Amino acid sequence: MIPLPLASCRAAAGLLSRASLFPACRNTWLAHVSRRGYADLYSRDKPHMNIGTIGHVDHGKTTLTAAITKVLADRGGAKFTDYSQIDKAPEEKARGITINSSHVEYETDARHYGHIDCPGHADYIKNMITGAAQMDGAIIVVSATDGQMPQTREHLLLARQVGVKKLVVFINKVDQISDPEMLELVDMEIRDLLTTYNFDGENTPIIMGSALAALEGREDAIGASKINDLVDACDTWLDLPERDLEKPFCLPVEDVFSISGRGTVATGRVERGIATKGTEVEIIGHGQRIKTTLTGIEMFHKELDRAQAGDNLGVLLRGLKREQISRGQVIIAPGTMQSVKKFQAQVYILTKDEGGRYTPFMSNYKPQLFARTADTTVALSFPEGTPDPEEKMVMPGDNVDLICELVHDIAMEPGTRFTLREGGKTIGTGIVTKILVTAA
Ligand SMILES: Nc1nc2c(ncn2[C@@H]2O[C@H](COP(=O)(O)OP(=O)(O)OP(=O)(O)O)[C@@H](O)[C@H]2O)c(=O)[nH]1
Ligand SMILES: [Mg+2]
Repeated sequence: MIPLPLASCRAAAGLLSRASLFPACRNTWLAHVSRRGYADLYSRDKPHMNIGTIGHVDHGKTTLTAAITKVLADRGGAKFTDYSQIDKAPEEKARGITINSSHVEYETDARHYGHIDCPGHADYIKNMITGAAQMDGAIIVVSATDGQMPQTREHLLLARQVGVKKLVVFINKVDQISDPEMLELVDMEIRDLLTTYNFDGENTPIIMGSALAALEGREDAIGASKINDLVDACDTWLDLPERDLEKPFCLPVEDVFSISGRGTVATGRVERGIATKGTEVEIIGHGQRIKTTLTGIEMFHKELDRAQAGDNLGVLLRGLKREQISRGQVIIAPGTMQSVKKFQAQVYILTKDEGGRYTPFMSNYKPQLFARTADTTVALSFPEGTPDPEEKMVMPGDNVDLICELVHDIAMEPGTRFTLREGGKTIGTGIVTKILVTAA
């Protein structure tokens, strides 16, 4: 990471920044502008990493997220964000579940973390996928009272699929377990499961504690001290991602909104490359190819003069209307990627035990395809030369070569990973091997 010269940032921010571009503050940006008249500055003096909480519904991801900010706030490395500030939508409060993933930030002595708290409920897996797609590492939360559950497995598979290589496990709710053998059993079961999904089951740190005890400031031995252990495990076990700084700029659009008087802002995580204020970019996908300029860049309410791979940020786009850009498109260095209608891919079809289909499918099956932050319906067929393509069946558990034809074009290239879903279930995961038709 290259530290920015602070004085020059301050000067720039003082002149230009009156608003925060980050989504959490879209309506309250004034609150984030300091009395001196400029937004606080994001400092790159520590390496930045994006992590988050994943796992089965009700296992304690949001409680743990709040507890981490509390314990680190006591150490001076965070602003305490209470449970009700994370699950803040009325429907989330009424149902006591997370629906939208939310972002918090904190820092340890070694690193600055952006943390995404994902929903566990099967109905909101789409939000979990877009959240996990932004993570460099993850904390999987497993309740000691339940052990592994369907979304524990599905989230492990999806995390692997979207490129998360290492995890830390937090076995939660140990305040409700009196038999130590039970905890040993959960530990063993999770290590097996990690290995099944190609994570390092033997060496992955497993921390056992109670997020609620930590959040409520009681029982330090299973509360705050376990949160400290968890954060230490993240610092030491999760590898800082290699940033693709040298590659052409690419920012998949996660959300879009407008700030009156300033213009249209797109948010997301920079997948690769660097862009500075004033850089010319292109927005592609959904039948569009629009040229524009980045006129502002902001991360965690702080002005930046450049966006780089791994940053989770908001960008202000010159002269663009809110309707001209949407989630699923990508903002790229002009001419460096194509929006694709048809491609060939290697696809794994999940078994029913992995939450997938119970039955085989045939040519012209049409599930929903998710790639980066985009999703669209896709028609699946077999490559030329397949014997009896009309008769061929794909069984759950198969690894197959497929032709994928998209209803709406999305930005893709060989190596792009995607997920197939149908009726609320993940049914397959794949990787693009060859582009066949690009959008006009
Ligand atoms: N006893 C006990 N209860 C806990 C603990 N951690 C969380 N809970 C409770 O478990 C319930 C679910 O917690 P959440 O943090 O909302 O779970 P979640 O994983 O975020 O749930 P979703 O986001 O909806 O998937 C709440 O009632 C919490 O108070 C714990 O360590 N011990
Ligand atoms: Mg939650």
